[in-house]
Amino acid sequence: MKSPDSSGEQEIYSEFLEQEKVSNDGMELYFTFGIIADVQYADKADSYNFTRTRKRYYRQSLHLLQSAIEEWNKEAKVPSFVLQLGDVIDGINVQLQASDVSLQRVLNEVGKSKAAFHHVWGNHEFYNFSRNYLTSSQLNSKHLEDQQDSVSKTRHKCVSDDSDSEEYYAYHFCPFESFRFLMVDCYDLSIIGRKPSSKKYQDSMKILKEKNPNTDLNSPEGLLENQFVQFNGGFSKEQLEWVNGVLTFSDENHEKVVIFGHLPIHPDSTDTVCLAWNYAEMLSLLQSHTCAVCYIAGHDHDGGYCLDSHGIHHITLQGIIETPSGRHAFGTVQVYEGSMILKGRGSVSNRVMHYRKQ
Ligand SMILES: Nc1ncnc2c1ncn2[C@@H]1O[C@H](COP(=O)(O)OP(=O)(O)O)[C@@H](O)[C@H]1O
Repeated sequence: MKSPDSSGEQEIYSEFLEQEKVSNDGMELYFTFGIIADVQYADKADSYNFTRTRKRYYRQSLHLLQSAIEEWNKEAKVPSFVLQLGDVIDGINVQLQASDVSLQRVLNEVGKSKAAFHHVWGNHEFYNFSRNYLTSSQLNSKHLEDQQDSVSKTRHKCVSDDSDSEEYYAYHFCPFESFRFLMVDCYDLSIIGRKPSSKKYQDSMKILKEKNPNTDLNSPEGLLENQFVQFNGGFSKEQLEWVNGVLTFSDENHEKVVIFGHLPIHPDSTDTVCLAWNYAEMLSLLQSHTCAVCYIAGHDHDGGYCLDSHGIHHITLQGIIETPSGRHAFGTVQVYEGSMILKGRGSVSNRVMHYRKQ
């Protein structure tokens, strides 16, 4: 069901949600969380995307972030946390020499949130900052991962201050008994954010050049698999193995897991030019673990959704940056024992997501 645009549709929609509430009758609302994507703030006049099909509202985006936080703060049940799905400031800040000041403006707004933010790193983070910088910045929310949890002790290479680091930025946390949230790093394999001297950069360049013969590696022109462009990335074997370990633990402990990252991993949930390079590997990994119930991404500003053949919900959240004044694009997800209900705002659809059978 699409989100309502007219007041008539709104009424039907309210009824639909009311019915769902009835079916959730007697069910306790465990917790809620916020979702927001692609703020891409910059102090610059509005302009168009690369294909000149969509306008980008660079200044407005900060106000939309601010008002989303105000709304979350006012909710009867304040969200336990917010998933910020990456690209929080735009790459144009580099040309404007305003990366630090723009990030600070965004973080000042984030600082007003009652809910802690989990920050994903997208391509625009890597246009503005090195991995080392991000690791020591407030955009590194790894300190919010579980400290007590036995599965956290599973060894994995995650962020550190090592300048030649080949590590990835990924972690998980358990906000409520039997529910786990797992952040994945979609730019683990990438030529943005990796040092040219690093093995991961060299391996990534090899993959990209094999798949994309264009002189401009950002161009998908003529490609069979058009996700192989420079502004995307993928998952290393070691990250996939680590995710497998976490999901095995969650299967054994009858948990439900929500996985989130910047890039979508299902072709029916996005324009395929926005998929992670080796999306199919991550997708089949999640499908092989019954604990995986939902994957949430940003990157494709038009948004998208699908329920896959294994019962996993794939949400691609609409981007704040292409949302004009008077509209919005964020959501609050209510988590119950048997389902999650996405309460969308503006262009984000309301959605009821039942869990797959375990
Ligand atoms: N079809 C394309 N051909 C060549 N370059 C492109 C194409 N689409 C995007 N780019 C370039 O790739 C980079 C990332 O694109 P952008 O649209 O800014 O990504 P995002 O959707 O993450 O904001 C930009 O430098 C943009 O100019």
